[in-house]
Parts: sequence; structure tokens; C-alpha cells
Amino acid sequence: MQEGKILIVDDDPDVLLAAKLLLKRHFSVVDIEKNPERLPFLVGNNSYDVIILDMNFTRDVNSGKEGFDWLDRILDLNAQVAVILFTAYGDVEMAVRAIKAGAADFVLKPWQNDKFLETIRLAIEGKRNREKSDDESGRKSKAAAKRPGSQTLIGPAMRPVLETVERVAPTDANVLILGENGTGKDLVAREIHQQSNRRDKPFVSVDVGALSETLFESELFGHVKGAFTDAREDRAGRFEEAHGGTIFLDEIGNLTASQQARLLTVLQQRQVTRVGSNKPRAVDVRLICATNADLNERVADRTFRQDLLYRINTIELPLPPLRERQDDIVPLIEHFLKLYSKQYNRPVTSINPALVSQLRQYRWPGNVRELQHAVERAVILARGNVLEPADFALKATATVGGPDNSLRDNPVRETMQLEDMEKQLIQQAMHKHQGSITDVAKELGLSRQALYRRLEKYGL
Ligand SMILES: Nc1ncnc2c1ncn2[C@@H]1O[C@H](COP(=O)(O)OP(=O)(O)OP(=O)(O)O)[C@@H](O)[C@H]1O
Repeated sequence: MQEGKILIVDDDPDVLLAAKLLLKRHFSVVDIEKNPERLPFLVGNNSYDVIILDMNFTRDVNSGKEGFDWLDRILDLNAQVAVILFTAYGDVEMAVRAIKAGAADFVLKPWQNDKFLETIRLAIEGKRNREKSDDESGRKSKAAAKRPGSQTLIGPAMRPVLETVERVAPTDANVLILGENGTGKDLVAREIHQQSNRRDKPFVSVDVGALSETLFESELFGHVKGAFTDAREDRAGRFEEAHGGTIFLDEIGNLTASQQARLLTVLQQRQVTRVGSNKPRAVDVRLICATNADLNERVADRTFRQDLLYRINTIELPLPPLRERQDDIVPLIEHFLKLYSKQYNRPVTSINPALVSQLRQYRWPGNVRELQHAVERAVILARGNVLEPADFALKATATVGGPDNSLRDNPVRETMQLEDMEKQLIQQAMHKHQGSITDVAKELGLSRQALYRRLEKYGL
């Protein structure tokens, strides 16, 4: 009999009875509850180690939304308790989302006794470890947040990039980082700032491609009280916020002609004027821009100003797509494996070698961000110490029979399947967050702009 206080919440009395019969032979306290409305009372008055929660109560059979609401409530009341979700087959994506939202694990119904018990034991152990290390890790993460360059750029192909960063960072030269979505542009921009003499001053990141024509000026340059209806007080813009430090303008290729003109004036004069004011203010910022567009092509077709390009591209730093740097894949997988097995308290330590070669052949249209999410999901789904092909949602690669060329033979079909999956994930997230772009982008690990592009692409 193990010490452990467990609560099971499910609206099916047969499930409650069966689970209780099993668990009470192994754990010291097992309570059951049919009505989730009693959760706040029960959690508030008992120090449970584990709460086993059904995702689908009768009121809301399919979406699991009610389960998510209860998960939030439980974690608000007790951030330490381990919540294990009861999930039906076919709801695995929902379980992955729930674990990202703070659940400890999930159990598929109908359960297998051994696995069920092992999951609970691991959850109890995880909770005890969390309690023990809470103070210490709080101190450590604060220290890490302050340490310069604490987020590392992984992969041998990043070495030349890092060398350039080292050389360029201490100068005040403007840098233009080029690369597809998810290649690490934001990370490189932060690294430049961290290695520069401005590291103790602000690093301000703005997704300029996501700013509407009306917001652009006030967001970047600020406004004075009364400049427009919502301007209730004076506000500094992002350039002023970055004074003394670095401003990172992401998605610079998406600026309209008038936005380009405004930005160019500010860069030439090194001063900003808040909307509604006529008093210019000097700003001292180091400029880093990024884009996934070919700006030379844009200049050729006259959608991007050449004089603006010359201003921002003193140093150009191209980041190759992940499919062109296959040697980075394994170190990245190992890095994310370590990160997420710790974060989700999973005993995953390695990856099936057959899977490694499939992942090396895969085209990774979403680059490192996609790889990161794939590993995160796989770690959550893994049932053993080794990541297996079934843990990855890359159906297309699972069917690849031979070396590299088999992928090149059929890149379109592969992309189609991935696109279907991507579309579904976005639809689910939009549904979950009731269309909130900020929340959906956060959950999917996309920039708002990247999400907008995908919504447009899939007609959502
Ligand atoms: N070389 C790397 N080592 C470790 N993590 C990386 C690396 N490159 C990218 N990442 C991670 O991948 C994710 C995406 O990276 P990042 O946001 O920097 O890409 P981006 O090119 O700015 O994307 P977007 O164009 O969509 O804004 C981040 O979580 C980042 O930490």
C-alpha cells in the first residue's frame, strides 16, 4: 500500500466503482465524485496528491471544454496537485493539449490496470519532486533569466551563424536576419542583443507585419493624449521603449508603402515624433530586422523601397531552412527531448534509431518550431523510455521506404497530409480559444503574423 490521496471525478458510476476497487488496493485514500461542481469544495478542503478527471462530462460530450475548465479551476486552487485525465480513444490530441495546459498525464479508457497504476505512481512521484524543488527551482530560473545568452542556439550549422553574431554583436551595425518561419530568427536577434554592449538595456521585439495601418504609427512611435479617440494619456512607442537598447522588427517584408516611408524617416533622422505631437524626440536604438521574404525580389517588383533595404541590411544573416541542415536535427531532438521530459516529468531518455532516420528525411516545412512541437507532443504521448514512430504525427515519413530520394519523389503528397494536420490543429485551437488570435498563436507556438498567414492559406 502506497501513501497517496486520490480523487476520481467521472459522471459514470460504473467507472467510479471500477477505478475505486482497483486503486484502493494500492493507495491509502481513494475518494470518488460524480458531480464536478463539487470539485472546488473537495480540492479546497483536502490535500489530494492526484485528481483523476474525466474530460467529457454529459453536458458537453465532445469538445472536452468542460474538462479544460475544470482543469484550470483545479490548478488555480492547488497548483501542485497532479491531474490525470481520463480520455477516450481518439481524443489523444485533446490530452496533449491538456498536458500542455498543466495536466500531469492521461489514461485511455478502458484502461489497463498496470499502466493505470504506473501512471498514478509517476504522478505522485512528480508531485513530491515538484514540492521539494519548488523553492530551489524558483531561485534557479530567476538566475537563468538574468544570465546573458542563456537560450542556446543548437546545431552544427549554427556555428558559423554564432561566429558572425560574435563579430557583429559588439558593433552597432544594423542586421537583417533572413529565413523561413521557425528557423530561429527571433532567437538569433536576442543572441545579438545579449552579446552586445547594450545587453543591460531593453530588447524590444515588434511583429510589424501584424500591425494594422492605424496601429502602426502609435505602436512604434507613441501618441499624446487626445491624438485619437482611445488615446486617454500620453504613451511612449516601442522605439522610445527601446532607447539605449535594441529594437527587433520582425516580418519587415510585410510593410505597406506608407509604413516603409515612415520607418525610413525615423531611421534617417534617428528621432521619433509621437502621433498628435510636433516635438521630435531623439532615440538611440540598435536595429535588427527579420523577414522570410526575398527583399531583393520585392525591390525588383517595386513593393519594397531600395533605400529602406540599404538602411536595414548593413549585415545580412541568412538562416537556412532545417531541411538543408540535416545534421542539426539529432542535436535539436536531443535538446528538446531533455527539455520536455523534464518539463512533463516523463522518463523518456532516447529515440528509436529507425525513427531518427525518418525524421532526418522529413522536410520540416515549419522548421525548428515544427520539430520542437513534434518532440514536445511525442514526449507527452510516449509510454516508455524510448520515443517511437507512433509518438510522432508524421504519417508521411512513417511510410517512407528508402533513403532521401523517396521523399523527393513525392513531396506534394507529404506536404498535403501535413497541411491537413496543420489545418485541423489550427481549427481545434481556434475553437478552444473562441477565435482569440493571441491565445491560439501562443498555444501553437506561432507568431501572430505566421498564424494570420496560415488562416488565410486555409481559408479559415
Ligand atoms: N538552433 C536552435 N536551437 C534551439 N532552439 C531553436 C533553434 N532555432 C529555433 N529554435 C526554437 O524554435 C522556435 C522558433 O524559433 P524563432 O521564433 O526564433 O523562429 P523565427 O524564425 O523567428 O520564426 P517566425 O518567422 O515564425 O517568427 C523557438 O522556440 C526557438 O527557441
